[in-house]
Amino acid sequence: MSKFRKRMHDSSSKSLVILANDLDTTNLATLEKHTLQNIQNLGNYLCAVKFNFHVLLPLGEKSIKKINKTAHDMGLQTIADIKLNDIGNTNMVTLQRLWSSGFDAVIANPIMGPENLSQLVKNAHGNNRGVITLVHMSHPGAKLGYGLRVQDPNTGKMTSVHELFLKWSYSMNVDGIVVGATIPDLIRQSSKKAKGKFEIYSPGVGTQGGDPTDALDAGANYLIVGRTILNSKNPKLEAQRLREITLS
Ligand SMILES: O=c1ccn([C@@H]2O[C@H](COP(=O)(O)O)[C@@H](O)[C@H]2O)c(=O)[nH]1
Repeated sequence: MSKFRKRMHDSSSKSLVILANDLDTTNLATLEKHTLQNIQNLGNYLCAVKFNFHVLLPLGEKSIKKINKTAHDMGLQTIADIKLNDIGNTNMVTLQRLWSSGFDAVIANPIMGPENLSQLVKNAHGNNRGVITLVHMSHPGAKLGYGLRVQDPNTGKMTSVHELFLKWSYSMNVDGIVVGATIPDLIRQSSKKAKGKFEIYSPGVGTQGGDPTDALDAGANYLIVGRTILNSKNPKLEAQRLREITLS
């Protein structure tokens, strides 16, 4: 088991909820303050915190380092959700920046191809970090891309994009895959193929319509939740409620 998977596993005894810290202010001071508050107030109900581009851009490296340190001090892992997908050289430079800012893992898009994905995983594991790949996203339009029929370049057989992404993710030894909580049947199929080699990360719970219990019963290992917690009248209670569902 990679060091990142082990750290996630250790944090998971507390909760299987990953907060998507999707704050929408662009004011650096407010963004940093609210992010630190989220980590401190909700940290006991989480195993990790995920950050999107729209939060990382206004924050900048100094704030990100402070936020990652605060999360680590609370026993939380941090994930950069940049859906990385580029040429090898750009991917490597990006990883270097992410690791030096203190992130534990990156979310990447397998459309970059298996060779680049393999390079990504080698770099991450060499730095005790992790790679989580998109296998099938959670939003309504996702199936138009991930469900496309394509020819597997290795076997020549027809398959779907998400099946191919799952196969590449498996064979390139990634640490986790993203499958939307909105498609529990696909979580179930992916879970059968995971065979303990990686974990399933499921976004799309609550606001996007996915049911946390259905996703977990289907085999999701972690739930990624943003607005259902952040926009709730009492985010602490909501995070606690979700944590209890994941641990029941
Ligand atoms: O397929 C995907 C991949 C990533 N996301 C991200 O997860 C959170 C979900 O936020 P909610 O507010 O709970 O809907 C968000 O950061 C997305 O960028 C996803 O939703 N689906």
